[in-house]
Order: sequence, then structure tokens, then C-alpha cells
Amino acid sequence: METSSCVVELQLYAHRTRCELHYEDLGSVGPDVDKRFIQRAVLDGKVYPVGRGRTKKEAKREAAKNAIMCLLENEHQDSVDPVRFYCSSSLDCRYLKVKHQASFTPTNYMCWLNEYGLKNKLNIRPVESTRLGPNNATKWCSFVVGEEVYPAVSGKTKKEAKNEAAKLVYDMISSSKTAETTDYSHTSTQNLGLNSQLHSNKRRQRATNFIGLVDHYCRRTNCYHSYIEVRRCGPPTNPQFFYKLVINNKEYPEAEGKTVKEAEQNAAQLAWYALQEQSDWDSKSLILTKHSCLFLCSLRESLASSQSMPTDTSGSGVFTDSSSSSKETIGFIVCLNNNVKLHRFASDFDPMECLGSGAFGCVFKVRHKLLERFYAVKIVRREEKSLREVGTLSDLLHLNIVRYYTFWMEDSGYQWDISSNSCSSSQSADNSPAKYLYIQMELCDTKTLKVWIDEKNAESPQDSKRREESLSIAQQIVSGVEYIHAKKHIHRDLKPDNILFGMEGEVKIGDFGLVTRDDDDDSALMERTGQRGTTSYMAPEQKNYDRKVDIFALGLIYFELLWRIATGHERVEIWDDVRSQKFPEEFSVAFPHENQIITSLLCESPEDRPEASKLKAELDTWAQTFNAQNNVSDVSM
Ligand SMILES: Nc1ncnc2c1ncn2[C@@H]1O[C@H](COP(=O)(O)OP(=O)(O)OP(=O)(O)O)[C@@H](O)[C@H]1O
Repeated sequence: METSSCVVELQLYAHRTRCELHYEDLGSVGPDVDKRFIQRAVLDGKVYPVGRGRTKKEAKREAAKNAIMCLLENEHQDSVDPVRFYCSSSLDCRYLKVKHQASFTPTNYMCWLNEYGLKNKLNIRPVESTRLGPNNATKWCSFVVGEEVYPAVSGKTKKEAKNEAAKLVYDMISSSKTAETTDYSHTSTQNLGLNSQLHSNKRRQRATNFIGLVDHYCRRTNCYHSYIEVRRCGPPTNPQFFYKLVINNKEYPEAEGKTVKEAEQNAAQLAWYALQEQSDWDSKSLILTKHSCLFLCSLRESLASSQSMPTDTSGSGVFTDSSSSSKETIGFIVCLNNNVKLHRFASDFDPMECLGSGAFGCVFKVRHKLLERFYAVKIVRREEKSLREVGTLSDLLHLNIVRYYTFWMEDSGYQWDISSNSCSSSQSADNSPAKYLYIQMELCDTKTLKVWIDEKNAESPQDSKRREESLSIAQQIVSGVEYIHAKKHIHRDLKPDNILFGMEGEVKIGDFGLVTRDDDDDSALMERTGQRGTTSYMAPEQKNYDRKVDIFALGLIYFELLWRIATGHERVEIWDDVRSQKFPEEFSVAFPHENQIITSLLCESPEDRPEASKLKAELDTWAQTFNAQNNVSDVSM
């Protein structure tokens, strides 16, 4: 028998059987030139035959081997459970290994997980939390295995949550052979510069197996589930599949993918998030249903009913907008009624900085205390706009759209003190029953597309890469807009300030506060009257407008990406002309092809503007030509 890994094997055995293991150092025998050290293993007080060696280490290994031999040779049969004696190396205990592999199903998932970590040299870290619901508190646990964060599951007790979380890791790892690495990109591979960076990054990422997760959940809860194809479209070379998940007759939001598997994986992800919301709120009414509008209805109902509950005066407060408060403080005070008493922001996150504030609230950069990851949390007043934003974001999953994770409500307040650069809880004397939503999103770079444009405009002479980068950015924005439109939404406020960059440089459309449905029903049409959005990017049509308002804004953004506008004065001078398809003369000379595309986007009549899908195809073709031209000029130089 090889002795090299006996110490580890014995340690694993002790761990698995919850025995206390230690080694006794019994000194040495023989003359100095030929000394032999002696050690023996003691398992739960039971001593095993001594091991001898030229070094203490060797003696320990021998002692471990002797103990294993004893255990195997039934000297201590009573205490040995061969199935639980899981040998992982090629020791003489192969018999047990075979037996183990044939019949092994862990009875104690925690032990299995620890052993898995030891064998694979991975750190195993439980992340435990308590989440409060209106009626009860549940214990949650997730595991971080090496770099991989596994999803959290709940239990009645801490122990149960931990074991369930370990079981989930076991299930996911066991089924990982069938798991696929999902590429969430919907962006053309022809995209330039920024995208190649992005693709290499994506290759490094391993996506969570949401199909496995939902399978596990359904098995655990005895639910029936199936994936339904909603539709498929696009040419055979670039198909799009739309799938939704149905669990116990309940439909979850549909998701898109370039393959059936990808669409199913995305559908599973949306369902998983919805299921988590459900557990979080302990209320079935908050499950996402087919359309986000239904989801919003149930959320509204839930909020409306909470208004009738007695108000906790100590928890009430006021919202102080940064513009109206003292320069020192961006005040943010949240209050909710008694029945929704959560303090998740303070308990789960460390606020790092205030990233900015809009008309409706603040966005904080935060660090999840246990996961040690950074997120953006937007805290907004509960109004039509914020409800709409949450509802839409939860319906969208696309590489070029700021990723939404979850939302919740709270009854405590927060102030960002600029002087000390910290966030503190506060209460107010004001009893106004205002309600606020906390929206957890992916953290993006603080540099918006507006900043990118300003930086380019400040350069002189112009960066030769500006045209190429502008095309890549335009392609990515259009990719996101195509997806938004395919999901029957209109963004309505596309502008460089609302377009962010992900941490790897990919473009992310954000701020869905003005989003609306692009349905043809009367109520949706009624809503689409009157001005919405930012005036300078607003399409000329005022009534019964549709998704083509986003296309108009895209035309202006693409122009701004390309064309250097050196001063505010110059902008004022040319802007109205640009809106009417009149570009500076040099523009059409320098960018003839883009000139033609942008002209079509800025058509006065919405019907004459292309659909986002057509525009995307056009930009992809243009990118190919542009690349080819660039390659030729590179070679000839
Ligand atoms: N996910 C995010 N990651 C990083 N920064 C963000 C994120 N979301 C928003 N921000 C930044 O936070 C600031 C406030 O954003 P928010 O969407 O609340 O308001 P706004 O777009 O400036 O205004 P309004 O909501 O009134 O249109 C912006 O400067 C924005 O760039």
C-alpha cells in the first residue's frame, strides 16, 4: 500500500465519520545514526498500531496506513461503514473505492462538500443570512466553492439551509456534465475592438446552470415543469428562439436565445429570479407572470394593501433630494409600513459611494458583505416610474442592458454624507407614508457614453479609432434596443447619459424609468400621448407614437458618437439642423455611409425609420465592409 496519501485518507475518514483524530508522538528508538521515530493514530480515543520511520513525517504516514489497514481488515468492523469510507486515491483500499462509487449517495452533503473541497483544493465558504418576510424569518445559505458562487437556498433552521445549500452544490456538480456554458451575447461577432475584449472575457466566465437549478427546485418541491417554445424567428443563419418556463401551470417570463438551449437556459434564469422573489416576499402574488404588466399589477396590489396597515411612526420619514438639501448631505430617508419591515440594505451591503442621483432617487455603489461582490443599488420612491422600471428590468436579460438582480422595500432611511463619504441610517420626524424600492443591479463603470463623447470631443487631433469605436458602440446599443423592442417595450429616453459601460467595456443601456409597453391595445396607446423623455433626443411625433421614437434617438446618438462637437455653442447651432437630417457638409464627406444610415433613422415619419432588427443587420454589414477596408489599408501601408 502506498503511504503517501494515507494521512489524508485517514483524515477524510475521520471527518466523514465525525471522529476525533490525533497522532501520538511516542518518541524514538535506536542510536542516533539509525534512529526510528514512532507515532500512532488515535481515533475517538481508540489507539491504532504504531508506525515507524526515519523521520517523524514518515512515522506518521506509517501510523495512518496501519490505522487504515486495521479499519479495512475488520479489526474495528463495528466502527467502519464501508460506503462512508470514501477513498479517493489509489490505495489498496480500491475495493472500497469501487464499492463507494457504485453506491455512493451522500447522506451528509456538508461532509461531501468538505471532501470535495479537500480533493480539488478548493476553498469552501458558506454564506449565511437571515431574510425577513412579513410573517416569518427564513435562514438562507449559499456556498462559495473556489471562485464559483452557488445560489442561496432557504431552510427553517440554519442547519437545514446549510445542508440544502450543500445538496444543491452536489446536484449541480453531479449534473454539470450536461450543463452548458452559456454565451449571453446577442451582439454581432463583427463588432469591433470593445467586443473582442468582451468575448475573451466571456470565455473566462462560467455561467450558472439555471436549468439545473430549476430542475433541483422542482424535484425538491414536487413541481411539474416544462419549457415551452413561444416562437422562433430570424433567418436560418441567425435564428432567434423564444422560450418560457411553466412550473405547475404558472408561466414565467419568456426569454430569447440564439439556440434552443440558450433560450431555455435564459428562461430558467428568469424563472429562478422570480422564484427567489417569491421566497423573499413569502407571497405568491409576487411571482412574475407572463408579462411584466401583470407582475406590476400584483406588485401594485401588494403595495396598495400595505398602505392600509398601521403605520410605524418611528419608521416613517421623508425623502430629501440632493438638489433641495444642503450641499453637505444627499439625504435619503425611506419609510414603509409595519408589515414590510426589512433592513436588507444595511444588513447585506456596505455602501461604498453615491454614484449619482436622478430626479427619483440615488444610486449607490455597494459591496455585498458576504459575497464580497460589488453592485449598484438604486433607491427610488415608489411611483409609477419606479414600478415600471423594476417590472421591465426583471423582464430583460441581455448583454447590452444593465443587468437587474432583485428588488425589495425597506423601512429605514439612509443618508449619504459627502463630507465623511459615508452612508448612515436616519429617521425623520415626518410621518409621511412614502415608500421606496431598492433595486439591485450590476455595477457599471462610472463613465457614461456622455463622458466618452465629451472625452473624444476634447481630443485634438481626433483619435483615428473614433469611427471604428463609434460603430462598435452603435452596434451594441442597437442590439440592446432590438431586444427591448422584441420584448414589446419602448425605452423612450435613449440618450448618452443613460448609456453606461460594463466593467469590461461593453455597452449597457440603463435607466428604464420611462419605459412603456409597445402594445396596440387602447390603454397602451392612451399612455403614449404627450411628451416623454429628454427634449433634445425626442422624436418629432407627439401622439400615438411607437418604438420608432427610440430609432430617432439612435440616429442622434450615432451622429454624436462620430462627429466632433467642440463647444456647447456649436452644439446649439447644429443640433436642430441635425434633427432635420441636415448635417455639416464635412460630415457627409467624412462619413458617407454613416450619413446615409443616420438620415434614415431621423426620418420625420416614424414609418420611414427602419426597425431595430433591420438597422442591426445594416450595421453588421457595414462593419464587415469597414473591417475589410481597414485591413486593406493596413496591408498597403
Ligand atoms: N448600474 C449602475 N452602475 C453604475 N452607475 C449607475 C448605475 N445605474 C445608474 N448609475 C449612475 O447613477 C446616476 C443616477 O442614475 P439614475 O438612473 O437614478 O438617474 P438619472 O438617469 O441620472 O436620472 P433620472 O432617473 O431622473 O432620469 C447616473 O449618473 C448613472 O450614471
